[in-house]
Amino acid sequence: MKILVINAGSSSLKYQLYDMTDESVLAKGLVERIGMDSSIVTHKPTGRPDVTEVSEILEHTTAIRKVLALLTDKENGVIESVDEIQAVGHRVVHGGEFFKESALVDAEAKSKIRQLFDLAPLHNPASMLGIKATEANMPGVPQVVVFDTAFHQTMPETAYLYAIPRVLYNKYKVRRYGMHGTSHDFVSKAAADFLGRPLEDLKIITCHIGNGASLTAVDGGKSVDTSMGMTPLEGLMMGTRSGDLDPAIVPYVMNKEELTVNEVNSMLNKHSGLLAISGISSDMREITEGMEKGDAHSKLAFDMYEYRLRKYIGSYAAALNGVDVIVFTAGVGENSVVLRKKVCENLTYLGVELDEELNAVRSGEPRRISSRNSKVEVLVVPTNEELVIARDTNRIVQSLNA
Ligand SMILES: Nc1ncnc2c1ncn2[C@@H]1O[C@H](COP(=O)(O)OP(=O)(O)O)[C@@H](O)[C@H]1O
Ligand SMILES: CC(=O)OP(=O)(O)O
Ligand SMILES: [Mg+2]
Repeated sequence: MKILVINAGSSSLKYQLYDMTDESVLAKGLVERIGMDSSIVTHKPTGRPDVTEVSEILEHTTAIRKVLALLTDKENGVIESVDEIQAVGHRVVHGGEFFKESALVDAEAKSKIRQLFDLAPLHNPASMLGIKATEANMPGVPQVVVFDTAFHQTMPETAYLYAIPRVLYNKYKVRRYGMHGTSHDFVSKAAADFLGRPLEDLKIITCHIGNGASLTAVDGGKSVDTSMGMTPLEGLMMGTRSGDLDPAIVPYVMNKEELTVNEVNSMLNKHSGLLAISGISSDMREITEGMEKGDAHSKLAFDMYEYRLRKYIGSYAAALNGVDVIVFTAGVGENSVVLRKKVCENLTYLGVELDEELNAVRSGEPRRISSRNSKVEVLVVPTNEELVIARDTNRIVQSLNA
């Protein structure tokens, strides 16, 4: 079975085409700047050179049409016809309390995803565009939705309620949901596999640090706390998001600067984090470069990012009453040798001992970076959210045919 995995953002669409007979990726790619003056399409057929095109793509239906054209292109394509794609899996960030697991797309699922637009205004409408665009271009092909929030539905009330009037939860479902669950789930299982130990016996802290960043306390395979909240803004300092702050700052700044709700949301989501503190970039590579060149603002941005990450690790060690394994994953977690070093140097009180040589190894495989004497196993585990989406899609679609 060939499965197309789609991760639609408001102005971008990432895709991967899987052949599930051996879980190989036939092609992947990215459409950026949808709806802007010139969109960029990058198509990567496995084992062949990348193809980059600049074109006018005004909305997601055209973006998917473009992706399907590239996948079936005579020169750069990987399949003869769109009919070979038997199912489509979508990443959806917010499943609210409706979805504890992945689901087949039907009228009811779509209605629930729509009801959650308010809770994830940046993410869920984009996913719906991806679903609609797939329906338009590939009518009748089964679609599956895989939610970032699903893995965290095991969190207890103690962790997911905010200490605000209960009526806000009852009326509007204001609570913590957490995101990146597909990744936290995948890397915690992969960590247990790597160590050859039963997941049920392990207390794991998974650090997914990419553009968006979150930590999860995984107890015996279940998420018991996670750093993102009702939206992906809570928790760690991120590329462009502030993470935790005193909520009283919001009305204060709105009042002083006469900002609208949208403006203050945009400030906290798009103009804060590493970008705001460094004044240079939201990209950890550029921050590290700036720091190495002696730029004080880049150093401060890096130090704040690391400090907050380390505080969260400490608080999750407390939440779990101990920690057996710390996992680093996603763009920054998998690649930033210097960030991992700095964090681990400050976790000696937990018995963490980093092996600097192992930490410097670059590889796409799960690996240990702690020394043999370390009381806590510290691992780097590359995440693969798309593979999880493809697997869930495969399982759900196969069960339809059974
Ligand atoms: N070699 C590297 N060193 C440090 N940071 C890196 C490196 N490579 C990638 N990154 C960081 O990873 C981030 C992207 O992470 P990723 O998980 O791909 O994000 P997303 O999936 O949210 O787009 C980039 O913003 C960049 O800061
Ligand atoms: C939920 C979230 O933050 O997603 P991303 O990391 O893809 O921005
Ligand atoms: Mg990501």
